[in-house]
Amino acid sequence: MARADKFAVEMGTPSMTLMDRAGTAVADAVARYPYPTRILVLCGPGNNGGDGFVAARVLAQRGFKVRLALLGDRDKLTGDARRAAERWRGAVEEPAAVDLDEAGVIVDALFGAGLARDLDGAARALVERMAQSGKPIVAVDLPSGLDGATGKVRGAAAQAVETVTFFRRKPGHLLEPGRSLCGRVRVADIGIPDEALEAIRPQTFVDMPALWRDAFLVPAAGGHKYSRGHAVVVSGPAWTSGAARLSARGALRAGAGLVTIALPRDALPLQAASYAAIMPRPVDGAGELAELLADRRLNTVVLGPGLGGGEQTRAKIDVAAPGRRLVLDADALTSYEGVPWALAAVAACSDGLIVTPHEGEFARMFRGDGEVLEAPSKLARTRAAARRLGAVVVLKGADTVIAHPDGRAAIAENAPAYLATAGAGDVLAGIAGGLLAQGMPPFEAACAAVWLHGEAAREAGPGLIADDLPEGLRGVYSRLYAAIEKA
Ligand SMILES: NC(=O)C1=CN([C@@H]2O[C@H](COP(=O)(O)OP(=O)(O)OC[C@H]3O[C@@H](n4cnc5c(N)ncnc54)[C@H](OP(=O)(O)O)[C@@H]3O)[C@@H](O)[C@H]2O)[C@@H](O)CC1
Ligand SMILES: Nc1ncnc2c1ncn2[C@@H]1O[C@H](COP(=O)(O)OP(=O)(O)O)[C@@H](O)[C@H]1O
Ligand SMILES: [K+]
Repeated sequence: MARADKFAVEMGTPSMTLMDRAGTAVADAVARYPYPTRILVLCGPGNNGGDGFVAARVLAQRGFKVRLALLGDRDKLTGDARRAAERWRGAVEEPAAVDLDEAGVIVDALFGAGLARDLDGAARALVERMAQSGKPIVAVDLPSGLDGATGKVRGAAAQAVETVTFFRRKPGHLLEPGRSLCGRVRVADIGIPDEALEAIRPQTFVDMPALWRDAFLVPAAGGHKYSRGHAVVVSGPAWTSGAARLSARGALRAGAGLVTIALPRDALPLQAASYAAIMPRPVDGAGELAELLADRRLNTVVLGPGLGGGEQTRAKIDVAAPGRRLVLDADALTSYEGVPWALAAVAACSDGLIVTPHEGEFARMFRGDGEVLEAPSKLARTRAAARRLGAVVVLKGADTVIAHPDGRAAIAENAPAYLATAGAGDVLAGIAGGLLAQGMPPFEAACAAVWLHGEAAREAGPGLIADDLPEGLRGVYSRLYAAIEKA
C-alpha cells in the first residue's frame, strides 16, 4: 500500500486527497447504519487516525452528532493526520473520559497499516473497552490491533461489523481470525490508479476465476476422452476405500476424460457402490501399480485418501511419480512425516505435484522445520512450504491458501462453513487431479480446484455431505462454461 500510495502521488494525486477520500468513504459507510446518531470516532496517532478526523468532519457536515477522542497527544500529530485534525472543528476528547455506552456507532480509527508491535497499555485498554462495549464498530482499514499482513491479532482487536479499506484488500482481511474480525469488508476507491498494480506486481491474490480462467480447459469441439486426460486414484483397503471413491468422483466430474480407481482385490466389490463410469482395476501393491502405469496415457495419479501410511505408500508414490502429474493428500503426506526433503525429491521427478494438507498434516510433514512452521502467517507458511518442496501447496481450512514455489499465492474466500465435513478433502484432491489430467498447470489447477470445491458446496447447500460435492460441480460448470464462452 505504501508503494501504491507513492505511485498515486507521483501520478499527481496529493496524499491529503487520498486521505480525504478515505475518510469520506468511512463516513459514507457509517451514514448507512440504521442508527447513525451519536457517532463516536476514536482516532490514533498516525494516518489511520487522520482518516478518522476526516470521517468525523464529513459526518458532522452532514448533520450527524459526532464526538471524537484521540489516543495520544494532539501536538504530536504530523503530516496529513495533523492537517486533518486541524480541519476538525469539534472537541478532541480524552478516550478515558468518553462513555462508550453513549455511542450509537463507534468508528475505530486507532491503528491500521502502521501497527508496528503488540498493543499494550492505554491502546490495548481502549481496544478492549471497545470490544466489550457491544456497540456496532466500523473499522478504518483494519480493526485496530489486527495485523494486515498476517490476519493475526496483536494484543487485542475489537470485532467490527464493517471494515472500510482502500484500493485492495490485504491478506489480513482474508486470513483468519482477521477475516472474521473485519465483519463485512468494503473496498473504497480513493483514486489510486489500477496501473499501480503493474508497478507493484503483487504476488498474493484472492482465489477467483480471473486468476486461472485462461488456463481452464473447456472441452474442445474436436476433442475426445483421451485429449481430456486419464486420472488414476489409488485406493487403500476395502474399509477405507470410500475416500478414494470420493476422489475418483471428484476427478471425473472435474472433467478428466477417464478415471481409473486402483483397488486392492478385497475392495473391488465395493466399487459397485460408486459411479459405473469409474473404471476399477485390481492393484495390490507397488508392483501391480507399476504394471498399470506402464500405459503412459494415465497421466495423473491421486494418492492419499484412505490409502494408509508407511513404506507401502511411499513405494507406490515412487512408482507413480516419475514424469507424471500427482496429487498427494492425507496418508500420502503423513508418510513423509519429518522428512519433507523426501517429498521434495518426489516433486522433482514428477511432471507437477500438488499437495493438499490440512493444518494437522502440515504440522506433521514439516515437524522440526521451524522456518516453515514458524513463518509469521498461514500465507507465509504455505509459501515457505511450497518453496521447500518445489511443489504447489494447498493448506486447507476456512481460509485455504494455495502457493507456488515461485512465490505466487492465492487465498480462498468462497468456502461455506458447512464444507467442513468428512470426506470433503478427498473430493478436493480428486478435483485437483481431474484438472491436472486435462493439462492445467499445477498452480492454476490447484486454485481452480479449491474455488470449484467451495462453489460446489454452495451449489449443494447446507446439510451437505461429501458425496454431494461432485454433483454440485455440474451446476458450477454450467455457469463457468457460459462465462468463459461469453468472455
Ligand atoms: N498509504 C495509503 O495509501 C493511505 C493510507 N491511509 C491510512 O493510513 C493508515 C496508515 O497510516 P500510518 O502508516 O501512519 O499508520 P497507523 O496505522 O496510523 O499507525 C501508526 C501510528 O501508530 C503507532 N503505533 C503503531 N503500533 C502501535 C502500538 N502497538 N501501540 C501504540 N502505538 C502504535 C505508531 O507509533 P510509533 O510506532 O511511531 O511509536 C504511529 O504513530 C492506513 O491504515 C490508512 O488508514 C489513508 O489515509 C489513505 C491512503
Ligand atoms: N470452517 C471452514 N469453512 C470452510 N471450509 C472449511 C472449513 N474448515 C475446513 N474446510 C474445508 O473442508 C475440507 C476438509 O478437508 P479435510 O480436512 O481434508 O477433511 P477430510 O479428510 O474429512 O476430507 C477442506 O477443503 C477445507 O478447506
Ligand atoms: K483501524
